[in-house]
Amino acid sequence: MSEFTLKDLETIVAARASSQDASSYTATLAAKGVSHTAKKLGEEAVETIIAAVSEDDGRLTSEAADLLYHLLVLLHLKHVPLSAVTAELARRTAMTGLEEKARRPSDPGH
Ligand SMILES: N=c1c2ncn([C@@H]3O[C@H](COP(=O)(O)OP(=O)(O)OP(=O)(O)O)[C@@H](O)[C@H]3O)c2ncn1[C@@H]1O[C@H](COP(=O)(O)O)[C@@H](O)[C@H]1O
Repeated sequence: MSEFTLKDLETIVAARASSQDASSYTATLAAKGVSHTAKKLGEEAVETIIAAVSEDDGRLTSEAADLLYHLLVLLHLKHVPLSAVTAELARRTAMTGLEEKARRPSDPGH
């Protein structure tokens, strides 16, 4: 099975946000709008911080997943594609000259 990516989740979020499916959390969240979703993102950020500081790695993993999911919903509502965010990260990395190093297999000699 190929690796699940944030891009895959972005595609699913876009489809579910505009669905009329009452069972879809994404549709319910999206219908509440940008302000509500931004507030939820803030709550998930705080829960992630608490998990990092005082809970175990499993809790941190779960809260980090909640955080990324809510960020994708917010980006969707603001019409900012994930590719714009990764392009910005790539631009910053290019300025450091570290992009090639990250892509090369690690050199056991170093
Ligand atoms: N990755 C997620 C995901 N992460 C977190 N959540 C939901 O985010 C909510 C956060 O929990 P909280 O306790 O903070 O909030 P809550 O009390 O449940 O909800 P509120 O009433 O406070 O908004 C939970 O209900 C989680 O189920 C998610 N809901 C959906 N997805 C994915 O989104 C896709 C579409 O899902 P549906 O829209 O549900 O079909 C699927 O791939 C899902 O796996």
